[in-house]
Order: sequence, then C-alpha cells, then structure tokens
Amino acid sequence: MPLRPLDWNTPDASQVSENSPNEALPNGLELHLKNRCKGTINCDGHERSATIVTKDTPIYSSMNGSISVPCPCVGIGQLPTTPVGHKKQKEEDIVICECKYEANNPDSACGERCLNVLTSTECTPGYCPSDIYCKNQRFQKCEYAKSKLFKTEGRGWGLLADETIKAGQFIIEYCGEVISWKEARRRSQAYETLGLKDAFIISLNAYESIDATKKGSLARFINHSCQPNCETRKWTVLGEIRVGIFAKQDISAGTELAYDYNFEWYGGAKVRCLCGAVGCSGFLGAKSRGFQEDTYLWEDDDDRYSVEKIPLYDSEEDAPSSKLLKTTDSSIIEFSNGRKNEYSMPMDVGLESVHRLESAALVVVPLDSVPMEGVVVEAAKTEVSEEKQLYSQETPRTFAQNNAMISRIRSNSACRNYHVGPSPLSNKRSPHYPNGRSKHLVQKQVDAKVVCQLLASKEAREEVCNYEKMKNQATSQLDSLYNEIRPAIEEHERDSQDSVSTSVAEKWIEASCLKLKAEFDLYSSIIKNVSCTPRRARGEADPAEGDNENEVKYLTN
Ligand SMILES: C[S@@+](CC[C@H](N)C(=O)[O-])C[C@H]1O[C@@H](n2cnc3c(N)ncnc32)[C@H](O)[C@@H]1O
Repeated sequence: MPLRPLDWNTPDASQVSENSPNEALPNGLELHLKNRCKGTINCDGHERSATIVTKDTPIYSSMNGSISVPCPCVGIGQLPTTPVGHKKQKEEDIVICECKYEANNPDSACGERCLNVLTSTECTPGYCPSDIYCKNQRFQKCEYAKSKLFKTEGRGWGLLADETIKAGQFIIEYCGEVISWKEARRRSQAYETLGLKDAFIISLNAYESIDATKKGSLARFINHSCQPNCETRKWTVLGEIRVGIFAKQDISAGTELAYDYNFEWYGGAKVRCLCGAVGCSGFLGAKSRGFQEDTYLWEDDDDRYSVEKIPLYDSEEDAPSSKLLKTTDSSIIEFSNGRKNEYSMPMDVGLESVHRLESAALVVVPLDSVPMEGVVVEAAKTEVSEEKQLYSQETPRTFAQNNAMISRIRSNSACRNYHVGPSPLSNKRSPHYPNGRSKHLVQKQVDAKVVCQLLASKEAREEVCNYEKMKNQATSQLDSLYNEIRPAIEEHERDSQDSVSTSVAEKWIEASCLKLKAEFDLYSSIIKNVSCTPRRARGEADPAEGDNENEVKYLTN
C-alpha cells in the first residue's frame, strides 16, 4: 500500500549489492550513515550502486511500494519497500458508487460521472462495481504523469513535464510525513535554524501537515508560480485526505510544472519570488496573513522593513532590463493606506518600480488605521499630548483581525507551505515604545467627539456626530458578521473545500464596503467642518455636558 508514507520498512536484504559513497541529494541534504542498507538502483536503463539509509534518510517517494533516490543522471532510481503507517479504513465508511462497466463505453467504469469522482473520493478496491475496470484509483495505483527533475536558475531544483499532460490530469501525489500542525511549526523553525533554505511543509487540513523535507515524492521539487499551470487538490483515499498535484491546463512536454503555494509566511527571511509571471506578487507568501501583517506593522514610520524597501534584485545587474514605464520627474504614489511616498524616479522605470506599485496596491488597509495627520495637525496645531485626545486608542477590531479575515477569504488555502523562523525579523514584530506599549496596539483614529468640541456651529457638530454614529453602526455590523462567518471559515479550513462560498465572501465584501463608506463620510465631514466652519472661541461653554474645558483651551490655542 504505497500511500501517504509515514515511514518505510528497510529494503529487502536481497537487494543489497556493491556500496558506493554517499552522494549529495538535490536539495543539499546528505544521506545519514545510519541503518545502512546497500541497494542497486535502476535508473533509466543503467544501474548504479548506492547506500540507502532507511528511517533517517532523505529518500523520496513511496511509488509502487518502492523508495526513490536521485541518480546523478538526474533521474530517479527505485528500491522496493513497503510504506507503513496508514489508517485502516472501516468497512462501514467505504463509499460505493453506482457505476456499471460496459465494454463499449470505457467511461462507464468510474469516469467523470462516477459519484465518487464527483465527491473527490477514490473507489475502494474490492468494493467498486467496476472492479478491475475502475479508473478511480489514481492515488492508490500511483498513476502519475511522467516528469523529470531539472536544475532551475535561482530556484534550486524543479520538475518538468516529461510528456504531454492534459488539463485536469492527476500529475503526482504530494507525499511526505504526516505530522501535526504544531509539529509542523516546530520543524519549520528547526529547519530554518539548520539553514535549510527550501520549505517543504504544506498544510493538509486544520490539524495536520505534510512534511516532505526528508521523505517525499517528486512533488516536493515542484516550484511556486504566481501564474501556475498546476494546482493542489485534496482527495479522500481509503478514508484519508491526501493531496495531489493536478494540471490546470494542457501542459506540453518539457514545460516546468508549478503551482501557487499560498505560502504561509510567519517571519524569517522574505524569499523573493523568481517565477517571472507578469502579476508576480514579489515574494513567496506575499499574499499570506503573516506577511501582510508584518509589512503593515512597519509601514507607519519605520520603512526599513516594508516590502517596498526590499530590493527585488541583489544588484543592479540582476535586475531585468525591461523598461516598462517612462516618467520625467518625481512622482507621488499614493498607497491604498493613504500614505504618500515620494519617489524620485529615474527616466526609465524598470520592473522593480512596477513591482513596487503592484505590491503597494495589494495592501488592503481599512480606514480605521488612517492616521488623518493632515486634519489633526491643521485643526489642532497643539502640543503632542493633545494629539492623544484626537486619536482614540480604541481598537474594536484591529487591522490584524480584519486583514486576517480578508486574507483567509482570499487565500485558496488547500495547501500552504510553511516558512517559519525565529529570525531577526521576529523580534521586530513587537516593538515597544518607551511607555511600554506595543507599537501595533497603537492604532490611531480620529475621535469625532473631540473634534466636535472644536466646532462652534451646532449643525456642524450634529453632522459629525451623525456620521460617527453611522460609522459605529457599520463597524458593529462588520463585527457581528465576522463572528457569523468564523465557523464557515473554520469549516473551510477543516474540510477539503478549496475556498469559502461566494455568498459568504460577498457578504463580507459588502459589509466592509459599507464600513469604508461610513468612515469616508465621517472623515470628509470632519475635514469639511474643521476647515470651513468657525471654531469655538477660547472659554466658550462646552457643547457637551461635563466635558473637560482645559481640553478645549488647548485645542483652540
Ligand atoms: C517545495 S521546494 C521546491 C523545490 C526546491 N526548488 C528544491 O530545490 O528543492 C520550495 C522551495 O523552492 C524555492 N522556490 C520555489 N519556488 C520559488 C520561486 N518561485 N521563487 C524563488 N524560490 C522558489 C524556495 O526556496 C522554496 O522554499
């Protein structure tokens, strides 16, 4: 049973032949000289001897009851073995389809219309009415497309189609050790500490991950692309969820296979994406929650770690020479979070600048977090301590939560690669101010009540208050929707769905837009009234009962 290997038995002693020195594996891992076994590897018609180490060895795959090791010819050699560690499927859990094999219609034997195929479940041998004709046991029979390893430029090893592959075709299973989510985090950190640059852990479901770092199939060599020709899909095979790589489109022989990792970035080095796609997001995991939160946290006033400041290329020579835009003078680019950055652009603006623009557009920042500096400075012209009163520190649902939701909805999280690290950056994630508060807790907002105290006109005050009320309503609507949606999101992470339902996503988008509009209305009203209506004179009675008069005095100075 060559499935989802947790471990392998030692190859049969009869396989042992001449020993040869260890060879470096494609990803730089060495064979460990432990539980040593010698075996003959038959690869593309030629034989070579090698030391095979079970248990503690980076050996690839569980194909057809064999283990695979890379051969210097960049092929794969096989040694027979038996993977163990699978759950036994209970008879009562076996789902039986209603197909009937007809000799003149081969598709009748568990083709597209098979009930099991429609629910991404493989038929169980011995129980399928199509019996030996059943075509729905691709994972079990390792019906992989032909592929071969090749060395890429800058992205390590990659995998090529070695035959024409049709859209929708099963290419290969992502095999590896099935471990808990917690163990995945622990291992990711350990691998990073060991200096392993490549990440091989993908998420299987909310609780388990597949680690192909040391044991896995050739699928572990498939690189990421922001415009991929493959995708991951989950199938239920003999009662277990397993991950396969499937073709998204027809792929011709010799084309590199790639899928979108939806890489989950938790810190550590930001890895530049070298997929070369037109809409490339710049970094592996740039769309993930961790990456966006980290980037956002530092955008305020510390540009050192923001994505825009990290050069995409190590040197100018590395940068592609394509000239995509032309401009003559300095341009102000307004980011979606309202922050303006001034770039003195050279005559020719190359790919890097375009990337910068694209990555800026990717950052979704709700108005909650817009500091409104223009308004406050202009209106108050006051001491720093008063700024605190204009900016409420209330953070009903911070950006982190909002953004987590957005990125979860957005992410097709069937498979996320982990890249976890106790890196220098992780210290930066909780910077502290001298007053001991964490920087990311200081989400500034304009406090409409304090602004009202500035305004002499009753109508102006009422208008601002009304807009604030509407903003608060929209905020609590979004909050309750968040609670309503959470189970759906959790469910989505647990089962094999690749995305949340469109209706859920639409509800969320609608409520978010309403909140953004309410915020926009409030802030426009504040700007309009602060700049166009008279201010209250010093010492004038406070419009609101019990308000602090000193506050007003300061503000109108
Ligand atoms: C699952 S492995 C893929 C195989 C890997 N190239 C190797 O040589 O073993 C994932 C790692 O490959 C590299 N990689 C994959 N896609 C990449 C891309 N588009 N740009 C840069 N590096 C990439 C990254 O180091 C990533 O952590």
